[in-house]
Amino acid sequence: MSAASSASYTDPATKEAPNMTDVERGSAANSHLLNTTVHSLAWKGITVTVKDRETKLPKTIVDNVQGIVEAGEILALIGPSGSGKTTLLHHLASRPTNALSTSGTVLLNGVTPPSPRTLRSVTRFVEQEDTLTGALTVRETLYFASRLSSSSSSSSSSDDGAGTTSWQERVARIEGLLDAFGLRDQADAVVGGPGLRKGISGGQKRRLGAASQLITAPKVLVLDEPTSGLDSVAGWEVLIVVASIHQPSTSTLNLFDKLLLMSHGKTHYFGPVTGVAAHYESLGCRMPVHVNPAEFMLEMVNTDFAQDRESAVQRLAEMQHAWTRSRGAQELAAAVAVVEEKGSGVGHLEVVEQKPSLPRVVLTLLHRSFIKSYRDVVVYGIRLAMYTGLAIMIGTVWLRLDAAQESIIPFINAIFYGSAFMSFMACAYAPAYIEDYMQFIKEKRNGLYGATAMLVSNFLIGIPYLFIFSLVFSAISYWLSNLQPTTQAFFTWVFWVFLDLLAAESMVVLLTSIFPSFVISLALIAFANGLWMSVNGFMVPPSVLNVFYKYVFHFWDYQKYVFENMMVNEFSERVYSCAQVESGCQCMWQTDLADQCLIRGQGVLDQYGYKPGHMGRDVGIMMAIIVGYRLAAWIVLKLKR
Ligand SMILES: Nc1ncnc2c1ncn2[C@@H]1O[C@H](COP(=O)(O)OP(=O)(O)OP(=O)(O)O)[C@@H](O)[C@H]1O
Repeated sequence: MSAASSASYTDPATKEAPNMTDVERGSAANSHLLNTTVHSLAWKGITVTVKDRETKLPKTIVDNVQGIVEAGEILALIGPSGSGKTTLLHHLASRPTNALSTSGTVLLNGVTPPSPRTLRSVTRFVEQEDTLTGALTVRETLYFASRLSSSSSSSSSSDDGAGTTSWQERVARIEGLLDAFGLRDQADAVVGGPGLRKGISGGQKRRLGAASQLITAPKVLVLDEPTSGLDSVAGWEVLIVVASIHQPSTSTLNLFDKLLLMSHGKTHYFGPVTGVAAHYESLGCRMPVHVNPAEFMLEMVNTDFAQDRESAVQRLAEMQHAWTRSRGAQELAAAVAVVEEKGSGVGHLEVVEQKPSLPRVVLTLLHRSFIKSYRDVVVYGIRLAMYTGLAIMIGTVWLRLDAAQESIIPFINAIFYGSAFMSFMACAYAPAYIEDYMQFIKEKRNGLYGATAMLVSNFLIGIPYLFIFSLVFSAISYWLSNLQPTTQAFFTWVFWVFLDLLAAESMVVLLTSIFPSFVISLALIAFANGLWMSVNGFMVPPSVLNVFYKYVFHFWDYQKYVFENMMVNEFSERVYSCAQVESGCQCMWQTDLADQCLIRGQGVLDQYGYKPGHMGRDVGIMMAIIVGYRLAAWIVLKLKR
């Protein structure tokens, strides 16, 4: 690995350069890469069975696979598409799969880890489709990965630089990784995404994905089809690296120490890269001199494009059988047995997790979300523009209504339309939340933090923005429409718009957590909003609403409380004039002020059964609904694997 560079560094948060020399930085950059804890990763008899999508019968997709990688080695997992590489990688990293059953043993230092957590805490997985936060720069991505993990694992004999990470160490690691992964020139470029400046390239994203895992100081790094950056990973001589790889070039293949060739879930070769030609030669298949060895191997084991598929499958089975009888297979079994024997005398690998505390993680996530919130217009910018537009539209359509009876129905409509539409447009939050959700799933799988930290930070970051939306929307539309023109009524209105948005966003978080797909969650949010609008009391007054909708939905419809309290805010203390006709006075609502040719606003409220004086109770119910949505989302996120 290259030593850390001398380029100046500024904290993404404070923009201050730390005071450290190049020498200090260099040693700090390397400290987390010293692996004196995990000497070997071995596995034997790994078999994974799934329920076949079509036949619904058990189907074995990884069959009795064995292997061993030692510290400083890098293993290539090669095989045709669908040969079981990703499934095996997930199993080795103790990550969730859709398996019906799994069997076999994974050994760390020759012993079975006491729990899957132990294996997870020393392993980091770089997925085929790695999720990154588009609004962050390359340097910030590394910085937050480091902050969230601290040094997430260390051994009891912690001489490997693990434990808590000092500021200097963190800086040095970031700088070292930027250089090692060739990302120095992009350090301050944003990752990119919809609504953002054009970001870094796909290959650079893959490298950043690997670097942001390496910064968390794993002992075992698992990469699913890295397209670039392997040479950087290969430089970390003390790690154990396992990477599935598709059609590597000869030079890429030479980066690997060992090779596991798979087809149809079975092993066809395991051993040094240099030994593969000899193995096939012993089977009577000579590898041509100027051929890419990977291409040759894949041709040997791929039956997908064979003209005579039956004989190709039979030939494949014979070759696989030949492997099981080969010297290579016996040597592999012996090597696994040796580490197992040695390991049994050593005892369990003790892993002490040094995770940051929950408040620290929440603060880090808040910091990350804050950067995203102002840099990525998809998060809040688009909604702010849309709510401003909506406010201007409402304010000018319902322009300067006076306190007369003809304005009463328009006022009611404005109250309903404004509150319902504000709530409806919370669906615009779904894309930004999906990105956070994907990031959460990745980070949860890597053991960085859980549902509590995710939801607390998500809730907190939304509060100021939703309040700004409420204020901007109300400041424009409320006064233009001439709703009850008192300061108290105005701020009561703002407060209810705010609660409306808070509840609507909580519902978006719940539904999108269940179905993290924009189209599905949009359909569900639209449906739910349609339902809440229908039963909130405006369309069908509560006194008329049929009992099913009244008792099943109406009482926990947050829009009911928003609509009711906005109505009370407008009508409970206001008086409206009746129409003057030839025959005298004509009032559309008969109240005790009819003899003065006036309508007391309470008369309008009586039609809906609304009374003032329940604000405290209704705020409490709104809070309960919001907390209910968040708790439900917490359960959903807890259950997600
Ligand atoms: N539920 C299932 N029913 C039927 N086949 C399944 C099921 N789940 C997985 N498979 C099959 O298991 C095989 C192994 O999948 P896996 O993703 O591990 O392969 P891979 O070698 O990583 O493929 P690729 O290189 O294309 O990523 C594939 O052929 C896949 O279609």
